[in-house]
Amino acid sequence: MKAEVIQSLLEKAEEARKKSYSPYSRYPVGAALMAKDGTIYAGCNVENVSYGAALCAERNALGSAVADGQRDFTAIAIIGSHEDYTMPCGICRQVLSEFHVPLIICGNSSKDYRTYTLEELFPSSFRAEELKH
Ligand SMILES: O=c1ccn([C@H]2C[C@H](O)[C@@H](CO)O2)c(=O)[nH]1
Repeated sequence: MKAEVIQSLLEKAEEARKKSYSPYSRYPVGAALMAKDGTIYAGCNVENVSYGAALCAERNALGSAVADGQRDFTAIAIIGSHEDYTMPCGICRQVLSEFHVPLIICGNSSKDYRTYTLEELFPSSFRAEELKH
C-alpha cells in the first residue's frame, strides 16, 4: 500500500480518535477502514457505564462499512496512544479476520506507524469451514 494512502488512513483515524467517548478508561482510540473501492469508514471507541458494553474503534468502523454494503477491504489504521503503537484487541482481531482485512496499520501518530498482516496478528484462526465439519 502506498505511503500516501497509509497517511490518509492514519489522519482519518486521528480525526475519529478526537470524537471518542471514553470517560472511563480515558484512552481514546480512532480507526479508519478502507474498502476495496477506496471509501474510508471511521470509528472510535464508545464506552459505557457498564464497562463490558464498551465498543472498540475498529469494530465500530467495520460496522459502519458493512451497513453501507461493503464486504471487501484493503486495510485498517488504528491510533490510540501517542506514546506507543496501538494493537487491536483479541475480539477485534477475530472480527477483522471474518472480513479478511489484510493489512493492519498500528499508529502512534499520523506520521509514525507499524504495519502487520492479518496472518501475523491472528494466525491459525477459527474459520467458517470448520462449522461444516
Ligand atoms: O484496539 C483497541 C484497543 C482498545 N480500545 C478501547 C477499548 C476501551 O474503550 C479502551 C481501553 O481499553 O480502548 C479500542 O477501541 N481499540
